Amino acid sequence: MASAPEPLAALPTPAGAAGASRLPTVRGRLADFASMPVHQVLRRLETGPRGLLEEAAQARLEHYGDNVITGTGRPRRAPQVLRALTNPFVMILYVLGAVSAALGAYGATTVISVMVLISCWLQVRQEHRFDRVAATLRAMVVTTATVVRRASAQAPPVARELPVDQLVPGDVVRLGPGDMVPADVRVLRSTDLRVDQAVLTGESVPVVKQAAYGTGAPYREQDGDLGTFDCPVLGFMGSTVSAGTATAVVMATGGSTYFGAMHAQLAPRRAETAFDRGVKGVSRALIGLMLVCAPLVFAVNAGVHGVRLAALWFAISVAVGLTPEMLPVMVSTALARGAKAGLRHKVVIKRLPALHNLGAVGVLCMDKTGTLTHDQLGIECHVDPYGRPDDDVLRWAAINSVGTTQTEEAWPVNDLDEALLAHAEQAGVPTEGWIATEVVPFDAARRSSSVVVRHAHRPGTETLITKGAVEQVLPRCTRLRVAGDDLPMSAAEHRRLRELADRHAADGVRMLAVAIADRRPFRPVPDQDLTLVGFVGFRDQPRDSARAALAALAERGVAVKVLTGDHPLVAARICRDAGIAPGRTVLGEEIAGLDEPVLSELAARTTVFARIDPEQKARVVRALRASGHVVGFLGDGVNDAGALRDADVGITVESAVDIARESADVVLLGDDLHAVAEAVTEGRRTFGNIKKYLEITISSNFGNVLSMLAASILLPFLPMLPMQILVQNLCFDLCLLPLAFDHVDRRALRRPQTFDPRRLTRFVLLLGPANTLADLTAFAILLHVTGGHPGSAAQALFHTGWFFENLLTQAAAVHLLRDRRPPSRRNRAALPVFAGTVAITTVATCLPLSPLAAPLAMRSLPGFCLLSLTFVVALYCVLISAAKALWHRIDSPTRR
Ligand SMILES: Nc1ncnc2c1ncn2[C@@H]1O[C@H](COP(=O)(O)OP(=O)(O)OP(=O)(O)O)[C@@H](O)[C@H]1O
Repeated sequence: MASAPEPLAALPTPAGAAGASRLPTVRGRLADFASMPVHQVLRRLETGPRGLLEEAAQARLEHYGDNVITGTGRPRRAPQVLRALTNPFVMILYVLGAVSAALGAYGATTVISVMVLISCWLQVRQEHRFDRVAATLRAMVVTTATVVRRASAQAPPVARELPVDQLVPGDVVRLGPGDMVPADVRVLRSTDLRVDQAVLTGESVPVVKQAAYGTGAPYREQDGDLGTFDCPVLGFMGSTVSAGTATAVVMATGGSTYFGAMHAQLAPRRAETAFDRGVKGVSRALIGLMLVCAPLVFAVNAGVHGVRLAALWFAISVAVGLTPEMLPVMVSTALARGAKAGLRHKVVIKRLPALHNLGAVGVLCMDKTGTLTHDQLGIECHVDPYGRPDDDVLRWAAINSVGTTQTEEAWPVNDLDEALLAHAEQAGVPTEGWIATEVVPFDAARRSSSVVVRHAHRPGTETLITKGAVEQVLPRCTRLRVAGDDLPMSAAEHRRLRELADRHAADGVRMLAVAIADRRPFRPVPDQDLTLVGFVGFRDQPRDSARAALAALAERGVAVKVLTGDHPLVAARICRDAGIAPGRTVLGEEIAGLDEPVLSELAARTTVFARIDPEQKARVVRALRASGHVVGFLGDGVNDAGALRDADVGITVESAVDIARESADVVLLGDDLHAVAEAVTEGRRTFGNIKKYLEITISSNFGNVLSMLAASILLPFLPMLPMQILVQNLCFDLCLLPLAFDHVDRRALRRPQTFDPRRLTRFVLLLGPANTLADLTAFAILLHVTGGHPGSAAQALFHTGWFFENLLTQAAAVHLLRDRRPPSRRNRAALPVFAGTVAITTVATCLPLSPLAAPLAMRSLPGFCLLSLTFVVALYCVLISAAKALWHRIDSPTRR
C-alpha cells in the first residue's frame, strides 16, 4: 500500500489560504529549481526521467490535491448567497424597506422583506443551477496531458493521456504543439520549443524554452515576474506550446503554481462580454429611471397636495415597483435553459454568457482544415518535378513524417503526417531503418517541417529532408531530381514548377513540396541549397454537413469568412464546393503591412484569406470587431488559438487540440457543422426572451409611473396604497419570470440579436403611454363609480379597481408584446408563460374576495365596475396592438 508521502523539501506544500503572500514563495522556489542541473531537480522531486510509479502518484494526489486553481472547481453556496444579498437591486430594496420601517409603515416593510427573500432565494437557486449546468458542460470537455508513469518499479514507462487535474508534482509530461502547459514544469528535453505565455505576461510573441541550463536568458530573481517568465528552463501553467516538443517534469500543481498564486492575489474576473455590458447598461438605466421618477412622483404629490407622509410612502412604493430585482434571476434562468437546449444539438456552451454573443454573431470566421473539411486527408498523388507518378517522393515524404514522429514528445501526430504514414504503409513503400538525429517539427508560421535522418545500415551519411508549402520550399531548392539525376534549377524551371503545383491546387489538391540534401554527420547544413524530389498532393474531404450548414448560417444573416493557412487556389476550390462564393482571395502577405482601419475595411469585403499565419488570423478577427461586427471564430488547430481567444465567441470541435478547446467558449460535440447554426439560433432565442422581459417590464412600469404622476395631479387621494403597489409589483415580477422558457418569433431568429439600449428606450416611450391611456380611462370610470368621493370606502373601491385593471393589462401585455405577430394558435405562448398570466389574472380577480382583502384595504368590485374595467382592458389590447404595429413599421429592420 502506498504510504502518504513525506512532504518533500523541494515540493510545495498544498496551497493554503494565504494566496496573497504566496507569490514570493513561489518565485523563490522556481529560482531554486531553475538554478539546479536536471538530475538534481529530479532528485529533489523524488522522481526520474521514466516517470513516477502509479502508486506514488496516487499518494501524492491525495496529499497535494487536484491540479486545479482554487475558484475554478465546484460552485459553492456561501459566495452565491453573499452575491444575491449584495446585488445592487436588493440593496435598493433594503434602503426602501428601512425608510418604510423608520416611517412606521411596517406592512410595507414586511412586503419589501418578502420581495427581498423571494428574489434572493430565486437568485441563489438559479445561480446554483446555472453554475451546475456550466460545471457539467465544462466537465464534458476534459483537457488531458500526456504523462509518463510506471505500473511498478520493474515495468517500462508508459505514456498515456490523463485528465490535467490528476497531475502531481514529480510527474513527467510530454508537450507538443497546441498543448496547454498543465502545471509549472522544468524542461528536461526539448526540440525547437516555443511557448505562448500571453495569459501570464500579455506578450503574444512566443518565448523559446529549452532544457539546457545556462543557455538563453538566465533566471534572475531580482527581475521579478519578467525574469521568471523569461527563464528558458521553466514552463508555466496557463501557457501553451505554440511550436516544438518537450519532455518536462512537474514542479508544482494547482494553487501552488505561479498562475495559482497570481489567481489568488489578483482574483481575476472573467473579462466583461458585450452581454455583461448590455445587462449592466440596462440595469443602470433602470436604476436611473427609478431615481428620477420616484422623487418626481413625490414632488408632484407634495406640490399639489402639500407634503404628506402618505405621499412619501407612495413614492417609495413607486421606487420599489421600478426596481428590476428579478432581472439577474431572469438572465441566469434564460442562459441555463439555452445552454441545456444547446446540448440537444450536441453543442457545449462552456461559458454561458457566450450564448448571447452567439446570438449576436453577424460574421463567422472559420479555418478550413478540420472545419469545412474533415481532418482525415486523402493522398491524391506523389509526383516527380515533371508531374509523373514517383514512389520515391512518397518515400522521402514518409521518412520525414517518421522522423517527425520519432521524437518522444511528438504526439499526437499531425494529420498530414498521419495520412502520409498510412498511405506509405498501404502502398508498401519502405520507411524502416531510418533514425532521426534532428527534428524541426511543423509549425504554421514556417509552413514546413525538416528532419535529419540516418539509415541504420549506412551510418556514414545523413540526409536532410524538408517538406512543406510549395512557396516555402521551392525558393530553398537549387536542383531538381529527375530519374535519379540531379539537374540545376533555372528560374524558368522554378516558374514551371509553381504552375504545376497551382494547377493541382486549383483542383482542390494541396501540394506539398519534398526536398532533400546530403550532409555529413556533425556538419550542420542550413535548410537550403536543397534538391527538389517532387510533390505529394493531398485532398481534403469536405464535410458532408458543410454546405447545408453554411446555407443555414446565411439564412440566419451570418456572413461566413474563411481564414486558412492553405494555398489560395485550394481554399477557393474548397469554398466553392461548400457553396461559398470566394471572390478575390487575399493573401497573408498582403495584410502584413496594413494598419487597422484599412484591414477592417478589407476584411469586411473579403470572404477568403489564404496563406495566413496564426497571428494574422487573430488580426483579421480583431479588425472586424473594431469595425463594429460581432465576430465568431470556428477553428480546431493550434494556429487558431489566438483568433479563438480574440473573437467575441470562439467555437471549436471536440477533436480540436487542447489550446483550441481551452480558448473556445463553445465546443461542438458531434461531426455535424449544422450544430453551429442551431447554436446561433439558441443564442438568439435566449436573448430574444431576455429582451422580451425587458421590453414588457420596462414599458409597463414606465406607463404606470406616468399614470401615477397624472393621478397625483388629478386626484385628491392616492390612486393606490403603497402596500397594494408592492403586492402588485411582486405578482407582476413573478408572472414575467417564465418568459425565460417562452417560444421566440421565427423572424427574430433570422437576424443577429444585439443589445441596443436606444432602441429599448424608443420602444418604452412609444408603448408605455398605451398603458397610461388605459389607466386614465380606468380612473375616469372609477371616479364615476365612486362619485369622486374621498371617503375611505370609495377610495378602497378606487384602489381595488385600479389594482384589478392594472394587473389584467399587464397580463395582456405579456401576450401581446411577446411576439411581433398578434396572438394566435400558431404563435401561442409557452405553457409556463400562460400559467404565469393565468395566475396573476386569478390574483387580480380573487384577492379582493379573499381574507387578505381587509389587511390590504381592498373591497369587492360591483358587477358594473368589473364589466367596465374589463372593457378598459379590451381597449388597452386594441391600443397596445396598434402601438405595436406602428412600432414594427417605424423600427428599421437594420436596427433589429
Ligand atoms: N505536417 C506538415 N509538414 C509540412 N508541411 C505542412 C504540414 N502541415 C501543413 N503543412 C503546410 O503548411 C501549410 C499551412 O498549414 P496550416 O496547418 O497552417 O493550415 P491548413 O491546415 O492548410 O489550413 P487551416 O488554416 O484551414 O487549418 C499547409 O497548407 C501545408 O502546405
